[in-house]
Amino acid sequence: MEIWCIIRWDHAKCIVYLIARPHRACALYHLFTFIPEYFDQLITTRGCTGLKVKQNGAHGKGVYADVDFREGDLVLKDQMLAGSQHSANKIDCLVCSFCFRFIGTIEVQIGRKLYLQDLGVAANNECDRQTLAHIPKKTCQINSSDSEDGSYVKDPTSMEECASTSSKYGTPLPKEIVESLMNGELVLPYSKQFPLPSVISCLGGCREAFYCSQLCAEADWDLFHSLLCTGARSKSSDKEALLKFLQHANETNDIFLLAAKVVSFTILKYRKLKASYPEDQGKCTADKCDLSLLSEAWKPVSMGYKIRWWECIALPDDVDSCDEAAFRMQIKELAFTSLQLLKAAIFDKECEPYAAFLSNSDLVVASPVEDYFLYIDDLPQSEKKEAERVTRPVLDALGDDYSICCQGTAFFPLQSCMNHSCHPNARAFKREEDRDGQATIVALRSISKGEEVTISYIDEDLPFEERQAMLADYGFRCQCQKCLEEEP
Ligand SMILES: C[S@@+](CC[C@H](N)C(=O)[O-])C[C@H]1O[C@@H](n2cnc3c(N)ncnc32)[C@H](O)[C@@H]1O
Repeated sequence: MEIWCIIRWDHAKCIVYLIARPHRACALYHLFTFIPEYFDQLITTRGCTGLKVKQNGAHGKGVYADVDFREGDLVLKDQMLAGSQHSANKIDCLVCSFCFRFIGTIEVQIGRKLYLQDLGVAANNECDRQTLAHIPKKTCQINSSDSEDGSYVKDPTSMEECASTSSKYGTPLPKEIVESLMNGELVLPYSKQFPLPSVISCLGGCREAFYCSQLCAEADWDLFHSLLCTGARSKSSDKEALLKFLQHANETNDIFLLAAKVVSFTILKYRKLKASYPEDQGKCTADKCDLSLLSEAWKPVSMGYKIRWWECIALPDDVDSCDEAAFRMQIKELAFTSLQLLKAAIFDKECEPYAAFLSNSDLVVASPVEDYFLYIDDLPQSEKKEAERVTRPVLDALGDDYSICCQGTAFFPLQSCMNHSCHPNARAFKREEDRDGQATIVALRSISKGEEVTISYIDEDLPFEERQAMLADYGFRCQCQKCLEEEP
């Protein structure tokens, strides 16, 4: 069965332009002037001036060293354009919805996880709604208007019903202990050495987004969340439809949440651009789409490498290769359904010509809970023994999952320009101080000015054929020097 997406015929050309890869869509002027200029500006704003993005004859754009780097040097810190925590990971880690820094306290991180695991909360936003009810006020600054329905106040009935009496993940903790971890009554030894920012609630009043600061809350609201918020002050055109979209994404593939953020970013930016052009300047009319402004809003996305998700998604192990076409069709249908749900939720008739799937990367932030238990383990013997009287049962309750980091997916504008090599000279690596969701690229060996900076998308130590099979999931066959030499 073929899937058809109905579009207005006068938008067709524009859609082709918007979703094309830059090096296919653009004229030579764009390739050699417009794209490098855009990235030069981005590199300057990022403060990582030792890099250049240039056209790489072999495979599109590439990132090049503009200075000499030594082994271990920081090459790039890239701020994501949009990112999203995996739905299932929301049970394990409470993080800022904008910068993905861990928030609350060590006790809240642990208590919340044990509580939600026990509750058997499905991998969806339900966990956030359940969480807020039990985070102590001193670690959670609620906007006064958010408490309209009083729902953030601990509800003793639901606690009674849901509290932790057993954990399939480890040796269960009594429910009173879990409760006291969450409400701040139980303070774990030495946990003050691992301070985390207080939990700030969403400006729109939803109980699914939390922040590490007012600044992050406002930035997220302005850039993405105001259209995707399910709270009282949401700017979504249809909240019922939005809830359906979120449920579908959480139950099928949370990559749709990232796609929704990108779409929301574009619509909100378009509206801001349009508002800044007064009608009497003849640039815009009130309800007519201005394609030049829409293209401007879309620019950060259009510069990224794009590939159709259903064409490159890895074939699951349990799908036979002879069923590949049917599998890809199913995935395409899923994406189509998700887009229809999103359109119903945040439709803006002026921004109809949008669509894209971007080259996304893993989003990872190390857990302070892991650091905390490592710290306890490293204490001098007598202090460790004393501390472990309290921490050992907590660690046993968490089981093997105690160190789970924040995991998600994000679009990093500069990192996504880096080509792959099976003998890379740089790698994505989080240092001790990298505590948020930004991408950090570090030199693996010295890189000379003018040399291309490459990273490995896979385990580069695998044999040739396995590497090619893994890279096929990224939609290409590797042309790096190592592969050219090893090609049979
Ligand atoms: C994340 S993008 C990298 C930036 C991209 N070259 C661009 O123009 O935006 C990944 C794509 O670049 C190309 N690519 C990257 N590394 C490659 C390699 N070693 N061999 C062949 N193609 C490669 C492939 O088309 C791949 O799908």
